[in-house]
Amino acid sequence: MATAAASEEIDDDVFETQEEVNSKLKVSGKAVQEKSNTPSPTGYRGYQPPAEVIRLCQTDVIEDNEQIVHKTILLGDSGVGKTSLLVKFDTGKFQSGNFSATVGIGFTNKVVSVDQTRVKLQIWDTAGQERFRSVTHAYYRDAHALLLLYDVTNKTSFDNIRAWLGEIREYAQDDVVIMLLGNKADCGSNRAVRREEGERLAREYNVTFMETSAKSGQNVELAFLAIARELKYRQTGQRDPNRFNVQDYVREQTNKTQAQCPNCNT
Ligand SMILES: Nc1nc2c(ncn2[C@@H]2O[C@H](COP(=O)(O)OP(=O)(O)OP(=O)(O)O)[C@@H](O)[C@H]2O)c(=O)[nH]1
Repeated sequence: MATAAASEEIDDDVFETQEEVNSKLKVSGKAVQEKSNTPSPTGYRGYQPPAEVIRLCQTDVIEDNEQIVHKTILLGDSGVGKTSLLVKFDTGKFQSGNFSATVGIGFTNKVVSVDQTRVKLQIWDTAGQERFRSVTHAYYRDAHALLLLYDVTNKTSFDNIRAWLGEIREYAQDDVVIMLLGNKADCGSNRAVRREEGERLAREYNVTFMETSAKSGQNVELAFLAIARELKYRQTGQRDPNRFNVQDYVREQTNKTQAQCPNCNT
């Protein structure tokens, strides 16, 4: 029967070695090149997965793109509140009292939503202590964003920001997103650095700036979400400054908060 013969041919073909295929083709008078030498990934030549399977695979690819990891590193002197800021963002909690100083480096993954897109931030918390500096330098190079903190109650931590920015220029990628954060903004009476000083320094280095408080939660979400938004737009190639500019975005958002609560940012 013609159909049986045809199906036998197909069955045989599945298990044929390349030599068998070639000799068969020579016998039938066809040039060897006429038959594709590319092996079928399934083992069944000419097999096409059902359309819905192909669609599912394509959907997976899109989700994978949305899941690209954006490496973000927290930097700054010891005690400025890097761990506290990350813990607040991750868990919503602030643990007062003495945290033990971070040893080395560690990370937390956090998926945030930006305009219905899931953006994965891999946030690395580094030790601020000088003795760990050479360890953390190694992590700068493939960072997409850096959150550089000082403590508004500690003038030295602010003065050291220039040195931190120097290290960043030396070890990080040129296009890394940098955000300067004046943390512990809740400590009004102990303040040693005015907000305007932070703003001025940020302008000088052309980096985004805001004051934060891991204790009250002020601007904690905004800092990470602004980073996620900037990285998402970069990833999707929407770098037209008219579409999104992280500095303008942060300014707008902090102005909004200030209008709602005039004493919050003092
Ligand atoms: N009032 C107040 N205290 C804070 C704030 N953030 C952190 N602290 C306190 O500051 C101290 C140091 O905070 P950490 O988060 O350990 O600082 P760190 O920058 O991670 O320090 P290292 O790990 O040594 O680099 C802790 O006692 C915190 O409770 C804040 O926003 N407001």
